[in-house]
Amino acid sequence: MQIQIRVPATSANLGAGFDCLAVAFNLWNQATVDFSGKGYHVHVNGEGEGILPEDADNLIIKSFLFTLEKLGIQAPAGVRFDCENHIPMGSGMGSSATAVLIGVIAATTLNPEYENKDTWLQFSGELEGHADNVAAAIFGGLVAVRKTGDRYKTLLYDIEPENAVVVLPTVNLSTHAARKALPQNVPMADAVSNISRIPAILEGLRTGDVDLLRDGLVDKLHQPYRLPLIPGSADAIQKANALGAASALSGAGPSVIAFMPVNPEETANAMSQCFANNGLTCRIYHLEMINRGAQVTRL
Ligand SMILES: Nc1ncnc2c1ncn2[C@@H]1O[C@H](COP(=O)(O)OP(=O)(O)OP(=O)(O)O)[C@@H](O)[C@H]1O
Ligand SMILES: N[C@@H](CCO)C(=O)O
Repeated sequence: MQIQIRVPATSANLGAGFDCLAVAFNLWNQATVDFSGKGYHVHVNGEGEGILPEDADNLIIKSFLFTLEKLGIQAPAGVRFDCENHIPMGSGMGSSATAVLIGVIAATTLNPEYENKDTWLQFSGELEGHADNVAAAIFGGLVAVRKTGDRYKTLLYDIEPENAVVVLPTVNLSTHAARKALPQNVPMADAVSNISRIPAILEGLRTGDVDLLRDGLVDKLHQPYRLPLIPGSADAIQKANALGAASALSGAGPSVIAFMPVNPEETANAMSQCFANNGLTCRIYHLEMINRGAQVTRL
Protein backbone atom coordinates (compact mmCIF):
# COMPACT_ATOMS: atom_id res chain seq x y z
CA MET A 1 0.00 0.00 0.00
CA GLN A 2 1.22 3.52 -0.82
CA ILE A 3 -0.12 6.79 0.51
CA GLN A 4 0.86 10.43 0.18
CA ILE A 5 0.76 12.79 3.18
CA ARG A 6 1.05 16.58 2.82
CA VAL A 7 1.44 18.87 5.83
CA PRO A 8 1.65 22.69 5.64
CA ALA A 9 4.05 25.14 7.24
CA THR A 10 2.75 27.00 10.27
CA SER A 11 3.65 30.06 12.28
CA ALA A 12 2.95 29.65 15.99
CA ASN A 13 2.41 32.08 18.84
CA LEU A 14 1.36 35.09 16.74
CA GLY A 15 2.91 37.41 19.29
CA ALA A 16 0.74 37.34 22.39
CA GLY A 17 -0.74 33.86 21.71
CA PHE A 18 2.30 32.00 23.08
CA ASP A 19 1.85 28.21 22.80
CA CYS A 20 -1.88 28.68 21.97
CA LEU A 21 -2.29 30.22 18.49
CA ALA A 22 -0.93 29.31 15.07
CA VAL A 23 -1.76 29.82 11.40
CA ALA A 24 -1.13 27.66 8.29
CA PHE A 25 0.62 28.65 5.03
CA ASN A 26 0.82 27.41 1.45
CA LEU A 27 4.28 25.85 1.85
CA TRP A 28 4.30 22.09 2.26
CA ASN A 29 6.36 19.09 3.32
CA GLN A 30 5.11 15.88 1.78
CA ALA A 31 5.96 12.19 2.05
CA THR A 32 5.09 9.20 -0.07
CA VAL A 33 4.75 6.27 2.32
CA ASP A 34 5.29 2.70 1.16
CA PHE A 35 4.39 -0.12 3.55
CA SER A 36 5.52 -2.97 1.27
CA GLY A 37 9.25 -3.33 2.09
CA LYS A 38 11.31 -4.43 5.08
CA GLY A 39 12.97 -2.21 7.71
CA TYR A 40 12.40 1.47 8.48
CA HIS A 41 13.76 4.00 5.99
CA VAL A 42 13.44 7.69 5.19
CA HIS A 43 14.68 9.38 2.03
CA VAL A 44 14.93 13.17 2.16
CA ASN A 45 14.77 15.50 -0.86
CA GLY A 46 14.98 19.26 -0.37
CA GLU A 47 15.23 20.85 3.07
CA GLY A 48 17.21 18.65 5.47
CA GLU A 49 18.73 16.56 2.64
CA GLY A 50 22.12 15.24 3.74
CA ILE A 51 21.45 16.43 7.31
CA LEU A 52 18.45 14.49 8.60
CA PRO A 53 18.95 10.83 9.59
CA GLU A 54 17.48 8.39 7.06
CA ASP A 55 16.97 5.53 9.53
CA ALA A 56 14.91 4.90 12.65
CA ASP A 57 16.50 7.97 14.28
CA ASN A 58 14.44 10.22 12.00
CA LEU A 59 11.65 12.04 13.85
CA ILE A 60 9.11 10.69 11.33
CA ILE A 61 9.92 7.06 12.17
CA LYS A 62 10.06 7.80 15.91
CA SER A 63 6.60 9.41 15.75
CA PHE A 64 5.29 6.54 13.58
CA LEU A 65 6.46 3.86 16.05
CA PHE A 66 5.32 5.88 19.10
CA THR A 67 1.80 6.14 17.67
CA LEU A 68 1.61 2.46 16.67
CA GLU A 69 2.61 1.43 20.18
CA LYS A 70 0.15 3.79 21.89
CA LEU A 71 -2.70 2.60 19.68
CA GLY A 72 -1.78 -1.08 19.98
CA ILE A 73 -1.35 -1.43 16.21
CA GLN A 74 1.16 -4.09 15.16
CA ALA A 75 4.21 -2.54 13.49
CA PRO A 76 4.54 -3.51 9.80
CA ALA A 77 7.68 -5.38 8.66
CA GLY A 78 8.79 -2.24 6.89
CA VAL A 79 7.93 1.29 5.89
CA ARG A 80 9.67 3.82 3.67
CA PHE A 81 9.01 7.57 3.75
CA ASP A 82 10.08 9.46 0.60
CA CYS A 83 10.09 13.10 1.69
CA GLU A 84 9.87 16.26 -0.43
CA ASN A 85 10.64 19.02 2.04
CA HIS A 86 10.03 22.69 1.26
CA ILE A 87 9.93 24.04 4.83
CA PRO A 88 13.32 25.09 6.25
CA MET A 89 14.32 23.27 9.43
CA GLY A 90 14.95 25.01 12.74
CA SER A 91 13.29 28.12 11.36
CA GLY A 92 10.12 28.67 13.37
CA MET A 93 7.96 27.59 10.43
CA GLY A 94 6.81 24.30 11.91
CA SER A 95 9.13 21.84 10.16
CA SER A 96 9.36 19.51 13.17
CA ALA A 97 5.55 19.59 13.45
CA THR A 98 5.29 18.31 9.86
CA ALA A 99 7.70 15.45 10.63
CA VAL A 100 5.80 14.44 13.74
CA LEU A 101 2.49 14.60 11.87
CA ILE A 102 3.69 12.58 8.90
CA GLY A 103 4.70 9.80 11.31
CA VAL A 104 1.50 9.99 13.37
CA ILE A 105 -0.81 10.18 10.34
CA ALA A 106 0.95 7.27 8.59
CA ALA A 107 0.46 5.11 11.70
CA THR A 108 -3.28 5.88 11.89
CA THR A 109 -3.81 4.87 8.26
CA LEU A 110 -3.09 1.27 9.37
CA ASN A 111 -6.37 1.24 11.34
CA PRO A 112 -9.17 3.41 9.87
CA GLU A 113 -10.78 3.64 13.32
CA TYR A 114 -7.95 6.00 14.32
CA GLU A 115 -7.53 7.94 11.07
CA ASN A 116 -9.07 11.19 12.25
CA LYS A 117 -7.88 14.70 13.11
CA ASP A 118 -8.54 14.43 16.84
CA THR A 119 -6.26 11.37 17.15
CA TRP A 120 -3.61 13.16 15.09
CA LEU A 121 -3.85 16.18 17.42
CA GLN A 122 -3.58 14.20 20.66
CA PHE A 123 -0.50 12.20 19.61
CA SER A 124 1.31 14.95 17.74
CA GLY A 125 0.67 17.39 20.61
CA GLU A 126 2.12 14.89 23.06
CA LEU A 127 5.18 14.36 20.87
CA GLU A 128 5.84 18.07 20.28
CA GLY A 129 5.11 19.05 23.89
CA HIS A 130 3.02 22.03 22.74
CA ALA A 131 0.24 21.68 20.18
CA ASP A 132 0.08 25.09 18.47
CA ASN A 133 2.02 24.21 15.28
CA VAL A 134 0.52 20.74 14.89
CA ALA A 135 -3.05 22.01 15.43
CA ALA A 136 -2.78 24.60 12.63
CA ALA A 137 -1.00 22.05 10.42
CA ILE A 138 -3.85 19.56 10.90
CA PHE A 139 -6.83 21.90 10.53
CA GLY A 140 -5.47 24.80 8.45
CA GLY A 141 -6.49 28.42 8.99
CA LEU A 142 -6.09 30.00 12.40
CA VAL A 143 -6.29 27.62 15.34
CA ALA A 144 -6.51 28.27 19.08
CA VAL A 145 -5.48 25.24 21.12
CA ARG A 146 -5.88 24.57 24.83
CA LYS A 147 -5.39 21.57 27.10
CA THR A 148 -8.18 20.29 29.33
CA GLY A 149 -7.00 17.43 31.53
CA ASP A 150 -4.74 15.50 29.21
CA ARG A 151 -6.65 16.32 26.02
CA TYR A 152 -5.89 19.02 23.50
CA LYS A 153 -8.95 20.91 22.25
CA THR A 154 -9.19 23.46 19.47
CA LEU A 155 -11.21 26.39 18.19
CA LEU A 156 -10.92 26.89 14.43
CA TYR A 157 -11.19 30.20 12.57
CA ASP A 158 -11.39 30.66 8.81
CA ILE A 159 -9.17 33.54 7.82
CA GLU A 160 -8.70 35.86 4.87
CA PRO A 161 -6.04 34.33 2.54
CA GLU A 162 -3.77 37.31 3.13
CA ASN A 163 -0.04 37.45 2.34
CA ALA A 164 2.81 37.25 4.77
CA VAL A 165 6.56 37.64 4.44
CA VAL A 166 8.86 35.43 6.51
CA VAL A 167 12.50 36.47 6.82
CA LEU A 168 14.80 33.73 8.08
CA PRO A 169 18.26 34.84 9.24
CA THR A 170 21.23 32.47 9.38
CA VAL A 171 21.05 31.93 13.13
CA ASN A 172 21.12 28.53 14.80
CA LEU A 173 18.35 28.57 17.39
CA SER A 174 16.52 25.32 18.09
CA THR A 175 13.06 25.42 19.64
CA HIS A 176 14.60 23.63 22.61
CA ALA A 177 17.16 26.42 23.15
CA ALA A 178 14.53 29.13 22.58
CA ARG A 179 12.29 27.56 25.24
CA LYS A 180 15.16 27.32 27.70
CA ALA A 181 15.58 31.10 27.44
CA LEU A 182 12.12 31.66 28.96
CA PRO A 183 11.62 32.43 32.65
CA GLN A 184 9.72 30.08 34.99
CA ASN A 185 7.51 32.94 36.24
CA VAL A 186 6.22 36.12 34.60
CA PRO A 187 4.82 39.33 36.08
CA MET A 188 1.02 39.40 36.41
CA ALA A 189 0.84 42.61 34.35
CA ASP A 190 2.64 40.89 31.44
CA ALA A 191 0.22 37.96 31.53
CA VAL A 192 -2.75 40.35 31.56
CA SER A 193 -1.30 42.32 28.65
CA ASN A 194 -1.07 39.16 26.55
CA ILE A 195 -4.53 37.87 27.48
CA SER A 196 -6.06 41.25 26.58
CA ARG A 197 -4.63 41.03 23.06
CA ILE A 198 -5.91 37.59 22.04
CA PRO A 199 -9.27 38.84 20.68
CA ALA A 200 -7.41 41.45 18.60
CA ILE A 201 -5.27 38.70 17.01
CA LEU A 202 -8.29 36.51 16.24
CA GLU A 203 -10.39 39.35 14.85
CA GLY A 204 -7.46 40.96 13.03
CA LEU A 205 -6.64 37.73 11.16
CA ARG A 206 -10.28 36.75 10.62
CA THR A 207 -11.18 40.09 9.02
CA GLY A 208 -7.81 41.06 7.53
CA ASP A 209 -7.56 44.17 9.75
CA VAL A 210 -3.80 44.75 9.85
CA ASP A 211 -3.92 47.60 12.41
CA LEU A 212 -5.89 45.49 14.87
CA LEU A 213 -3.55 42.56 14.29
CA ARG A 214 -0.44 44.71 14.85
CA ASP A 215 -1.81 45.72 18.25
CA GLY A 216 -2.61 42.09 19.08
CA LEU A 217 0.88 40.85 18.22
CA VAL A 218 2.54 42.83 21.03
CA ASP A 219 3.95 40.14 23.31
CA LYS A 220 5.43 40.22 26.80
CA LEU A 221 5.75 36.52 27.57
CA HIS A 222 8.33 35.14 25.14
CA GLN A 223 9.66 37.67 22.63
CA PRO A 224 11.43 39.88 25.21
CA TYR A 225 13.55 36.85 26.18
CA ARG A 226 14.12 35.48 22.67
CA LEU A 227 14.73 38.56 20.53
CA PRO A 228 18.14 39.24 22.17
CA LEU A 229 19.23 35.78 20.93
CA ILE A 230 18.52 36.82 17.31
CA PRO A 231 20.56 39.93 16.40
CA GLY A 232 18.48 42.34 14.29
CA SER A 233 15.13 40.66 15.00
CA ALA A 234 13.71 43.43 17.20
CA ASP A 235 14.64 46.01 14.54
CA ALA A 236 13.11 43.83 11.80
CA ILE A 237 9.79 43.65 13.68
CA GLN A 238 9.82 47.40 14.26
CA LYS A 239 10.67 48.14 10.61
CA ALA A 240 7.96 45.84 9.26
CA ASN A 241 5.39 47.47 11.59
CA ALA A 242 6.51 50.95 10.51
CA LEU A 243 5.96 49.93 6.86
CA GLY A 244 2.34 48.97 7.63
CA ALA A 245 2.58 45.22 8.25
CA ALA A 246 1.88 43.39 11.54
CA SER A 247 5.03 41.65 12.68
CA ALA A 248 6.20 39.13 15.29
CA LEU A 249 8.70 36.37 15.87
CA SER A 250 7.53 33.29 13.92
CA GLY A 251 7.17 30.45 16.40
CA ALA A 252 10.30 30.24 18.54
CA GLY A 253 12.29 32.02 15.79
CA PRO A 254 14.76 32.70 14.42
CA SER A 255 12.49 33.80 11.55
CA VAL A 256 10.42 36.96 11.77
CA ILE A 257 7.00 37.18 10.12
CA ALA A 258 5.27 40.25 8.70
CA PHE A 259 1.54 39.75 8.08
CA MET A 260 -0.30 41.69 5.37
CA PRO A 261 2.65 43.79 4.16
CA VAL A 262 1.57 46.82 2.10
CA ASN A 263 4.54 46.27 -0.22
CA PRO A 264 5.92 42.73 0.32
CA GLU A 265 9.22 43.28 -1.54
CA GLU A 266 10.00 46.54 0.24
CA THR A 267 9.07 45.03 3.62
CA ALA A 268 11.19 41.92 3.08
CA ASN A 269 14.19 43.97 1.96
CA ALA A 270 13.92 46.35 4.91
CA MET A 271 13.69 43.43 7.35
CA SER A 272 16.65 41.67 5.72
CA GLN A 273 18.67 44.87 6.03
CA CYS A 274 18.12 44.79 9.82
CA PHE A 275 19.74 41.35 9.92
CA ALA A 276 22.45 42.37 7.42
CA ASN A 277 23.35 45.24 9.78
CA ASN A 278 24.23 42.49 12.26
CA GLY A 279 26.28 40.50 9.73
CA LEU A 280 23.53 37.95 8.98
CA THR A 281 22.26 36.80 5.59
CA CYS A 282 18.61 35.82 5.14
CA ARG A 283 16.24 33.64 3.20
CA ILE A 284 12.94 35.29 2.29
CA TYR A 285 9.58 33.51 1.91
CA HIS A 286 6.51 35.12 0.36
CA LEU A 287 3.60 33.06 1.68
CA GLU A 288 -0.18 33.05 1.69
CA MET A 289 -2.30 31.94 4.64
CA ILE A 290 -4.50 28.94 3.86
CA ASN A 291 -7.62 27.44 5.37
CA ARG A 292 -6.78 23.81 4.61
CA GLY A 293 -4.51 21.53 6.62
CA ALA A 294 -2.88 18.09 6.36
CA GLN A 295 -4.05 15.84 3.52
CA VAL A 296 -3.83 12.07 3.00
CA THR A 297 -4.19 10.50 -0.46
CA ARG A 298 -4.26 6.76 -1.26
CA LEU A 299 -2.06 6.18 -4.33
N1 LIG B 1 11.26 17.69 8.07
C1 LIG B 1 11.80 17.04 9.11
N2 LIG B 1 11.98 15.69 9.07
C2 LIG B 1 12.51 15.03 10.13
N3 LIG B 1 12.91 15.65 11.27
C3 LIG B 1 12.76 16.98 11.36
C4 LIG B 1 12.21 17.74 10.29
N4 LIG B 1 12.18 19.04 10.67
C5 LIG B 1 12.70 19.10 11.90
N5 LIG B 1 13.05 17.87 12.32
C6 LIG B 1 13.67 17.53 13.59
O1 LIG B 1 13.13 18.33 14.64
C7 LIG B 1 14.19 18.96 15.36
C8 LIG B 1 13.70 20.21 16.01
O2 LIG B 1 13.32 21.18 15.08
P1 LIG B 1 12.88 22.61 15.64
O3 LIG B 1 11.66 22.43 16.47
O4 LIG B 1 14.05 23.26 16.29
O5 LIG B 1 12.58 23.45 14.38
P2 LIG B 1 11.22 24.00 13.73
O6 LIG B 1 10.22 22.93 13.61
O7 LIG B 1 11.61 24.70 12.48
O8 LIG B 1 10.77 25.09 14.77
P3 LIG B 1 9.31 25.55 15.23
O9 LIG B 1 8.71 24.39 15.97
O10 LIG B 1 9.60 26.74 16.11
O11 LIG B 1 8.52 25.97 14.05
C9 LIG B 1 15.27 19.12 14.30
O12 LIG B 1 16.54 19.22 14.85
C10 LIG B 1 15.15 17.80 13.52
O13 LIG B 1 15.83 16.75 14.16
N1 LIG C 1 4.95 27.78 20.87
C1 LIG C 1 6.21 27.21 20.55
C2 LIG C 1 6.36 27.18 19.04
C3 LIG C 1 7.68 26.63 18.59
O1 LIG C 1 7.59 25.30 18.27
C4 LIG C 1 7.32 28.06 21.17
O2 LIG C 1 7.25 29.27 21.02
O3 LIG C 1 8.23 27.52 21.80
